[in-house]
Amino acid sequence: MPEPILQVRNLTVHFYTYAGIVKAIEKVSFDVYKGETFALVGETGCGKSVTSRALTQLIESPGRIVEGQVLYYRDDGSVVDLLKLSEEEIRKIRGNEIAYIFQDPHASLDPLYTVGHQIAEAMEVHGKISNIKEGIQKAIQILKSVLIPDPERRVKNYPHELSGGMKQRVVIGIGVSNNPRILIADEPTTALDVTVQAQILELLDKMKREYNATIILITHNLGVVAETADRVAVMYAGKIVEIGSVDQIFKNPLHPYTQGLLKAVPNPMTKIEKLEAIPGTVPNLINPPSGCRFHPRCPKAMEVCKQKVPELKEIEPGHFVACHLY
Ligand SMILES: Nc1ncnc2c1ncn2[C@@H]1O[C@H](COP(=O)(O)OP(=O)(O)OP(=O)(O)O)[C@@H](O)[C@H]1O
Ligand code: NI
Repeated sequence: MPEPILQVRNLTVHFYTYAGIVKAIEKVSFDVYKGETFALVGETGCGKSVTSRALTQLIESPGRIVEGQVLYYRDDGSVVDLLKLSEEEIRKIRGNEIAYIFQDPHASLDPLYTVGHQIAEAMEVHGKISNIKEGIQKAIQILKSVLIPDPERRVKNYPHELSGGMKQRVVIGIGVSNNPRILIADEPTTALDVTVQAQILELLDKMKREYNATIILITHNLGVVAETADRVAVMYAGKIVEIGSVDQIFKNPLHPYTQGLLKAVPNPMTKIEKLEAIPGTVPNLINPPSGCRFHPRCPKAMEVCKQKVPELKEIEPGHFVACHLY
């Protein structure tokens, strides 16, 4: 039996804007197992980043976590609900046991400090080193492990002296500097060109093996999912519509939305090359559609889909779908 490291239950985040309440994510539930790469996929605006940030209470005003539990299984076997922790308690875990790698290295790195200083600082915040000097020595080791050539020299570089790919490696270095148990990578390769993307994904995999971490990978790139993930959750308009192993999702997609997504891209598993966009547009989350949020775009919609929110049901072992067809 796979051991859970996270159990997310009914996670709901709303943004209180002048235009109205944006129901960004609604009763999102999933498990993440120890040592796996768990991918969160879906179109832009479906709630992937909000979900991943909410896991450690990283939601800023006007957003609020209005409901849910994030059960975190610690190394010592104890379980804690991350949403119940105080700001001080969660800050000890965030960036330490649970670390983030964000999409944009420009936003993640401070232009005023050397990369060595920034890696050292990330460790110092969590008491992993006693001074910045010791940190710089460790930073050189980290730069080496993220495959940056000539780390003794690079450690003294400022971000602008590095290429986009190198900067993203530094961001990954900061992410793994405290040896996190969970690494949350939000579109870690989107800003990079294709060859560098492949190198960064390979690097993430290496980090996972070396540091024995669990990875939550957020992406809208299904090719990346097929290549790097063990399991996948598909999101649509703030809800999870399907969860399964990579094989289950790619070879036997159950939800009409997942089926549409796979048709919309060259399917990396079945080598379908025909591109087909899903008709219609992503709904407004201030007034989301009633019942199943996908029903206005669904080719298989039935009367019940307009009225009743479908629950996630296990159709075959480990394969869950929220759809009235099943
Ligand atoms: N600060 C905010 N104020 C209002 N609405 C917000 C805010 N942040 C996020 N949202 C809304 O929450 C929803 C989910 O956004 P989120 O960033 O999680 O999407 P995503 O799936 O990560 O998209 P992308 O692939 O573009 O990164 C969107 O509808 C977005 O408009
Ligand atoms: Ni996002």
